[in-house]
Amino acid sequence: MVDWTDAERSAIAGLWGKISADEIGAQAVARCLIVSPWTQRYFSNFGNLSTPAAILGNPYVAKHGSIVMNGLDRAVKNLDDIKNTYAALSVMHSEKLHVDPDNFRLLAECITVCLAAKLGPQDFNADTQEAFQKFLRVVVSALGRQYH
Ligand code: HEM
Repeated sequence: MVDWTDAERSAIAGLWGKISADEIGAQAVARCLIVSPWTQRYFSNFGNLSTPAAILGNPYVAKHGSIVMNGLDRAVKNLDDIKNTYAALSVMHSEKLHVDPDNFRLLAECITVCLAAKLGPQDFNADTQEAFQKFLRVVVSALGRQYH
């Protein structure tokens, strides 16, 4: 059970309300595929991922970004029970998709970078970063729960 302070709860909700999930999702998945190119192996059905420009312009990448952010939205709305909220998603990434769980952390880092770049130092200050990185650590841990 994760404890959240009122400040953390309001930082996460506030930040989430300021962004376009589709925009950040598309940027973050593209960044992950560019910065950590070995993550491309899971997306062989996404067509052309051969250059950064191809990745940034790939509509499947953008669509997948929205899907990931929808997944995160469920966690934002269930802060007190992210583990159970993600039980089925964890099983799917493990048993069906065979995604190496180290990759969750890589995508989480890209989401943080994209949020920081979008919001700037006023809205993404150290307190916001602390709360959001804690949130992503809980998400990453929950997604990795069903691996054995
Ligand atoms: C913040 C971390 C992540 C979240 C919240 C997340 C969420 C999701 C969601 C909601 C789906 C759709 C599930 C469904 O169809 O029922 C999905 C699918 C998928 N995820 Fe993740 N994911 C994350 C990280 C990753 C990472 C790091 C990889 C690989 C590097 C990955 C690979 C995939 C693949 C291959 C699919 C299926 C895509 C398709 O065929 O359309 N995920 N993910």
